Amino acid sequence: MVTARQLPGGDDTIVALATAAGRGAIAVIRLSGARAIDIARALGASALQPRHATRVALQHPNGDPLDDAVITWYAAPRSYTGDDVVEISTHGGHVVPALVLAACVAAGARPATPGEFTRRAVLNGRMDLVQAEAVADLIDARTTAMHRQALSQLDGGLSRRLLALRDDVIHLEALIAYDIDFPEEDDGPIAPARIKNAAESLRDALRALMHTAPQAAVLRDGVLVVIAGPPNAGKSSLFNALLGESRALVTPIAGTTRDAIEAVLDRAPLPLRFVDTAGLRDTADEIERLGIEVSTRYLAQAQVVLACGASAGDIAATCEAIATRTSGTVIPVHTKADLDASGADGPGLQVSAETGQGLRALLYAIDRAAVANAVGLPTSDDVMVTRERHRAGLAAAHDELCEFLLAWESGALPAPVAAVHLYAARESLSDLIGIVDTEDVLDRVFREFCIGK
Ligand SMILES: Nc1nc2c(c(=O)[nH]1)N(C=O)[C@@H](CNc1ccc(C(=O)N[C@@H](CCC(=O)O)C(=O)O)cc1)CN2
Ligand SMILES: Nc1nc2c(ncn2[C@@H]2O[C@H](COP(=O)(O)OP(=O)(O)OP(=O)(O)O)[C@@H](O)[C@H]2O)c(=O)[nH]1
Repeated sequence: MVTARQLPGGDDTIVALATAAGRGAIAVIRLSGARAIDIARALGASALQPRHATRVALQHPNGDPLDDAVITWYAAPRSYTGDDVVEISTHGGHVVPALVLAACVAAGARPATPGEFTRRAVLNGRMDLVQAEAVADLIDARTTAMHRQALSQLDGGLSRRLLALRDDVIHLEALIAYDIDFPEEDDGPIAPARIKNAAESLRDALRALMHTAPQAAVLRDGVLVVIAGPPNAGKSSLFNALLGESRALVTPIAGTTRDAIEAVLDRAPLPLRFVDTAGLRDTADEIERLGIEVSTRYLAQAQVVLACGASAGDIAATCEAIATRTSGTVIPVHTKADLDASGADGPGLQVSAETGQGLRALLYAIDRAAVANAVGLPTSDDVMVTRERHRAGLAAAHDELCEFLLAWESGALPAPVAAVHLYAARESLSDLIGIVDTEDVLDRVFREFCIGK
């Protein structure tokens, strides 16, 4: 294990705003490192005690008054990072936190890089890499299901599972080593079948965990529900009504700009990701055509499609138009039901965005379709892999196990050569957990963190 000290800048005392920037009641500025206490002292904190909140008249090292603040000191190693940590709670807003940050730098601290506090926690052995990612997942969670999963990972749920799998690899390596040492003992204590069985069940366990990735994606992003139909069918109104109907948390997806409007409804048993698409029809208009191409792409991925139309004819036309473009469950929806009572006997759920009629029934129908389409029903309490890094690491270990089994069963390779695959599998799992700390793995993980975390 490398320690923070062996890294460039690892001895520095780092500082960052730990709370979101902008107007707020309180802001927290966090210092971590050997000089944290000295720096706090330079800002006017004279009598700090570990794990006590102390009120301090903060001032710049040059004597300028800064704020009436509260300071907490977490003495190393009993802190988030494992270093001495000092937290300065100031009044929030735009000016005070910036001035206090600048004063910390003037007193000798260095502004932290993204994720550097958590990186130190990993380097100081306070948490492993998977737990560090869980910290980021917890902050980024947009659904309560993802929140539960991140919390369980932070508590070491996934790490323990990965460590157990790695132990199984080591166990298998030991069996092989025994076999290599005593090859002539034909009916020695280790039958070749025992090695084969152990390798197969390990391969299966790796594959099972790897295959939880799509389930976790559903918990993270929601089940994709596409609203399709001809122009003016009332799709956007339905989208808004569905999202407004439930009082659950609604969060627009930030980040990548998409050519369709989407929002996640945080709903049990599964979060739903609604997409409002451009109307489906053949068109010469270039811009509209592009929009329709986007709809087609979403349709191809959709788990549930609401086939909308304000008349029986429109519903039928929509169903026909999407039939070859989606493999999701299609729910016919008769929109604007308040305008046309004659639809009651026709196809589709009667729904009105205007009056709210049928919305609840539609949501339940979507829930049922979502559950039916989910890749096994994930529950947020299962151990799952939530990141591509996890999936790729498990896939690499899994493939090595397959290679090992091939070599072992064919008997073509000598055992020591076959064992190389087990070594590679173990390395993949070690990388995943962060047992061997390769700098580039750390760089990749922490690049995505926000500053102050
Ligand atoms: N004020 C504050 N709140 C926070 C954090 C923080 O750093 N500061 N956290 C961070 O982002 C999270 C909590 N995580 C933490 C993890 C470990 C320790 C800590 O001091 N651990 C010591 C002592 C354990 C104990 O006495 O229970 C240790 O593990 O030895 C503190 C916070 C969320 N809330
Ligand atoms: N009476 C009534 N009018 C509705 C209802 N839903 C939508 N409308 C009206 O129908 C018109 C079209 O609604 P939109 O929601 O914009 O339809 P759209 O399918 O998204 O249209 P495009 O974006 O062109 O594809 C608007 O004037 C809405 O006010 C409804 O449930 N009842």
